[in-house]
Amino acid sequence: MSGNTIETTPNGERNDDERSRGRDTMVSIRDLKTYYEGGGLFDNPPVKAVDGVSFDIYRGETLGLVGESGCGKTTLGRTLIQLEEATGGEVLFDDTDITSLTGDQLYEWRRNAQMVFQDPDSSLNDRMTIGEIVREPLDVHDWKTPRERRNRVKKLLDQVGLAAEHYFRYPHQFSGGQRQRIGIARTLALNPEFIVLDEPVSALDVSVQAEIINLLEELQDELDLTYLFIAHDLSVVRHICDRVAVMYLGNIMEIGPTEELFNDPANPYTHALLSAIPRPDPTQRRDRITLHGTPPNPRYPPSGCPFSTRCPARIRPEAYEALDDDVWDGINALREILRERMRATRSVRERIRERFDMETRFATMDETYEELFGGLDVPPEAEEVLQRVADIAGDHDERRALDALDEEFGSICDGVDPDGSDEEIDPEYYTVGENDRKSYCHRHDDGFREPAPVLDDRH
Ligand SMILES: Nc1ncnc2c1ncn2[C@@H]1O[C@H](COP(=O)(O)OP(=O)(O)OP(=O)(O)O)[C@@H](O)[C@H]1O
Repeated sequence: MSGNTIETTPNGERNDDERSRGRDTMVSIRDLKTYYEGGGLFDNPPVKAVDGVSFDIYRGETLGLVGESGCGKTTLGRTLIQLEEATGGEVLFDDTDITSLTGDQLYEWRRNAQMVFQDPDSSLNDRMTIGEIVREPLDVHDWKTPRERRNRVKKLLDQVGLAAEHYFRYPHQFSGGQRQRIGIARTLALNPEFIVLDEPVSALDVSVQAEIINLLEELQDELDLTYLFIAHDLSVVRHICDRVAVMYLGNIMEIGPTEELFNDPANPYTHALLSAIPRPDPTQRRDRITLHGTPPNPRYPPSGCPFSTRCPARIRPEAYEALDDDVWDGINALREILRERMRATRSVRERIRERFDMETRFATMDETYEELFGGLDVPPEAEEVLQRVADIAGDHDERRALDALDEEFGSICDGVDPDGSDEEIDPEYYTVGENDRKSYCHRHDDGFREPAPVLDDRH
């Protein structure tokens, strides 16, 4: 699409345009990484839960964070309020990098940013009274006098729709919705400006969810709060969020105003995620996009675009543009199988069986090949390469097999430089839509077709 601008981050330096729209940035996240170290008996690589994300959160907004289970939403939320230590990058709150705060400074700063958890049951101590639970952050921060703390707790209980006489009751005497109200009161105790809401209503009955959502919206207005709202339920996100960030395998794939993003998704992953929502209008054209397989293991993310291994709009090399979709599905599946085999550790038993030329689960490439491509119309030049790849993999050299596969069928989406260099190519963030929306996908570049028409053609 012509006219798109490229930026290396979804929110680069703020420009005059944004300032004139009156957006006041509260949190600036720059190339943030949170890795969990390998551990275990083997020297495993780290889990790249958050793998270089950059975006801004504006004062007073609700920014939704959506994506499949395990894509790093909770880790990102926890890192923003320093419950998790960042491995790299910056989190600037009003220009202070909070990832570098320690000791007293970190302790003082913690008042500003709090988190509401999904499961009110596990976040409330059943042996403490409601009063003690809500008062605890005030006690820890030695806030004013004990009498003033008690009064503050009563006011907080009132603010979240509970009563002062609940002060001496215990969590088990309350319903799930009321317990979440208690959690919210505790979160508000120190007057934070920024709250991470991690699936705050997912554990509640549908009838109670709306009440809690309304309460969160009222509190936001009353107390000028800024929310990062982590959620699975896209209809709740559409209702409550001003903007949405879509996350996949530790990366932000698209970020922008909620309605625009829901009505006109740009990134192939956003298309896939939204296509799974049942539509009220059955005449709507686009079918549900089925994603094959599961997201890759975040210890071993693919090179290039994180979504490349499952992307339904993946860029194909020119020579194979006309190749049948089923053959492409087979090639993608073969790539996944090789990646899996590459990182699987052979057991002693497997090694002994291999030694004696016995059948092992690592020596069934012919069967796999037959399963993937048997009965399909594979053109001879592609068949020759695929057969060679299967032979190399049959000799347990998965790395070389993968290289051979990528050399023939790989594209810029896999990080392959079209100019032939060895450098790994990642997508850029492109401006899409009308309102400063950003999408992380090569297809927005002038040289390629946009994702939407490609998805129409392929589905
Ligand atoms: N303490 C930890 N140690 C090691 N790995 C972890 C830890 N916490 C999370 N992970 C891994 O990091 C990745 C991201 O997890 P995270 O909980 O942030 O994802 P999520 O999108 O919030 O998932 P969900 O929606 O299921 O809560 C997952 O692969 C997870 O297994």
